[in-house]
Amino acid sequence: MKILVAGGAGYIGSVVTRRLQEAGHDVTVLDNLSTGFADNVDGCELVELPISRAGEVLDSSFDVVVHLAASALVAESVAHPERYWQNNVVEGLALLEAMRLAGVGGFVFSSTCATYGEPETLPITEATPTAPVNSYGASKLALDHAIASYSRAHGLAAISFRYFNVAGAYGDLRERHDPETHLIPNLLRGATGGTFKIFGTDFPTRDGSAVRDYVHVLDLADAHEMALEALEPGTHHIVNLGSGDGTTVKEVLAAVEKVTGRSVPAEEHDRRPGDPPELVADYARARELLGWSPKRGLEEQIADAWAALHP
Ligand SMILES: NC(=O)c1ccc[n+]([C@@H]2O[C@H](COP(=O)([O-])OP(=O)(O)OC[C@H]3O[C@@H](n4cnc5c(N)ncnc54)[C@H](O)[C@@H]3O)[C@@H](O)[C@H]2O)c1
Ligand SMILES: O=c1ccn([C@@H]2O[C@H](COP(=O)(O)OP(=O)(O)O[C@H]3O[C@H](CO)[C@@H](O)[C@H](O)[C@H]3O)[C@@H](O)[C@H]2O)c(=O)[nH]1
Repeated sequence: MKILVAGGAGYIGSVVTRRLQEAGHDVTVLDNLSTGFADNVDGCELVELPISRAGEVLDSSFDVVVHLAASALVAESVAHPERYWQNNVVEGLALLEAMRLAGVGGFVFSSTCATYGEPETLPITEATPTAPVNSYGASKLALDHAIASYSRAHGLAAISFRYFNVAGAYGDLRERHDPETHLIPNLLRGATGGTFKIFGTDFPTRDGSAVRDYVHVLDLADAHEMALEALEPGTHHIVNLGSGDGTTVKEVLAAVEKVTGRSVPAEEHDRRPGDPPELVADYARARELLGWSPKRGLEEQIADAWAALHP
């Protein structure tokens, strides 16, 4: 297939891009390099533009757009909601409209479990009510709604993947965020002499730290490849992608110490604004629709991220 990967120079997008290329697809990356890196997509055509200018690239020869381009930090979205409405919603709507005008019929969107907010029951299915507690989740939910209406009215064949917490690396492709806010890269930094901060030790969880569901970036990339076969005109599927296992911050810390063989000194801090206590996926729909299940557990995620940092 001929595929445009928007946000393909970022962490997850670069792994998706490499895997799609390895599967024989013809891939072009559209990325403004705001948080991505050109050297993440060596060997692939990179168009350095914002998604609001996708109309300059798209034509009817493209089969599918995979859309990962976004601002994606919970805490930043609490402090600066305007950035999230602009980059994720205004820019995202422009991309959808460019696709409609160009006649591109397939869409795979990176949504998030942050659309569910603080759910009353776990694990989270796609029927769990959406009630985001931060502007990041709200902005992703807004685009999910827009996609649904484009699908109904214009026949768009779409899948919104609600990723849980993505971790791990694929060869040299790893998290290179600056500042880095994600848990596992920060723990790995703690293992090499930095200071690690635990945000929140008073959550109503088994050890007081927050529970998340960590899924390997390669498992995620597999799901994107499978999604290409599952796209149906006029249908918008919403699909959770997680491991089904919840792990506390303190448990992830212990796993990092085990995998690296180093101790991680930790300081206890207040909760980060906008952080829900517990998010765990039910991925039954991904299994039924795509035949997908996660193959790589937490220790493999940590080991791959560690190996990418210390080749
Ligand atoms: N990392 C996670 O755990 C996680 C979880 C759920 C959902 N997601 C979603 O997955 C996607 C990728 O996340 P990531 O962790 O790889 O982030 P990232 O910041 O590494 O990648 C985002 C990419 O999009 C590009 N980009 C941003 N705005 C753009 C714009 N307007 N036009 C063109 N390019 C633009 C950036 O330059 C970057 O290359 C995001 O949509 C994010 O919301 C991530
Ligand atoms: O140095 C750190 C970093 C994180 N955490 C905690 O670890 C957990 C996970 O945090 P992080 O890795 O930043 O992920 P989330 O805030 O859960 O957000 C990620 O996962 C979401 C899905 O849960 C995605 O939608 C977002 O894009 C992505 O940033 C949270 O409880 C954090 O407070 C710490 O205690 N110390």
